[in-house]
Amino acid sequence: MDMKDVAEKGLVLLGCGKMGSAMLQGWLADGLPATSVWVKDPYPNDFVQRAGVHVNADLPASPAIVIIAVKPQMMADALPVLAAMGNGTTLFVSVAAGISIATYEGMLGSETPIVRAMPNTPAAVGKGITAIVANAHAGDDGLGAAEGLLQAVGQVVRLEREEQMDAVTGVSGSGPAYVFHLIETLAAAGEAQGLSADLSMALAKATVAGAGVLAELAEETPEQLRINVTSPNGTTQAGLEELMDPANGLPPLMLRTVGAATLRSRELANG
Ligand SMILES: NC(=O)C1=CN([C@@H]2O[C@H](COP(=O)(O)OP(=O)(O)OC[C@H]3O[C@@H](n4cnc5c(N)ncnc54)[C@H](OP(=O)(O)O)[C@@H]3O)[C@@H](O)[C@H]2O)C=CC1
Ligand SMILES: O=C(O)[C@@H]1CCC=N1
Repeated sequence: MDMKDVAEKGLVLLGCGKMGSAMLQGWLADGLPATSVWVKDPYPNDFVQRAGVHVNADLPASPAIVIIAVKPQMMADALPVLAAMGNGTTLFVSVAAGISIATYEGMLGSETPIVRAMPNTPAAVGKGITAIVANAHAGDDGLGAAEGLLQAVGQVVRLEREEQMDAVTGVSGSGPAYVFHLIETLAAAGEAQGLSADLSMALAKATVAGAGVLAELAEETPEQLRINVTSPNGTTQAGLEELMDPANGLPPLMLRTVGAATLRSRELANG
């Protein structure tokens, strides 16, 4: 299956909130015709209503792909409308945190091709990263189709085992929120040192965005890039002695942060 098949047979998006809209924005920008997309969502947002896609219309009987982007807690209510598409050629791609492939097989039929994916919201600007893993029925074809679709909104990595998905969710699914909070706290710290709120926020945003691009493009590791900023006995060293404190700094805090998110992903599997 390629993007031409998706355009011909249709893509159904179940749930089009923050993550669904971020991906849809990316796909439409990448050239997927709006008329090939069917969105099901009880309260479609302004973007969806203006995008030219089919909204809460009758669905094609056998679309190429169904994307499931409802909250894990809504799954039992939302999924039954799609049950007739199970056990067929329609590929189901779920982005829901914590919901296992086995759970979908139970709800849609054990012969349904299913890909479980974990994207993140930078997909809205083509800079997402999505991890994917498939069941046997999806196989390489299904994995390839999901990969093609998700590459339109950023990078894609294939996982060796589904169990890795909880930690992936804790790192890159939730990760943009950690980075946005870093921007918030960096700006607040600048204010505490006497800068205006606007100036401090402008400095914090540009610093995080610039460091992110440099980390992505440079040949050096993030560790070396950090060392490059740090003059012996200079300002950065003074700051990093606090931030990198092994007992109270960022390392133990980040371990707890990713650990808590990973654990929550595991818990969501149990409802
Ligand atoms: N946000 C993120 O950064 C990421 C989210 N995810 C996953 O994406 C999924 C969606 O998350 P997110 O976009 O943040 O959540 P949102 O609440 O923003 O989006 C979910 C959408 O589904 C709609 N919905 C609720 N019930 C139904 C139904 N029965 N049928 C169709 N649509 C329904 C909601 O409508 P209403 O608001 O009216 O209830 C809402 O618009 C989750 O499973 C989450 O784990 C994965 C990676 C990153
Ligand atoms: O917070 C959540 O549960 C979802 C999954 C990853 C990002 N947002």
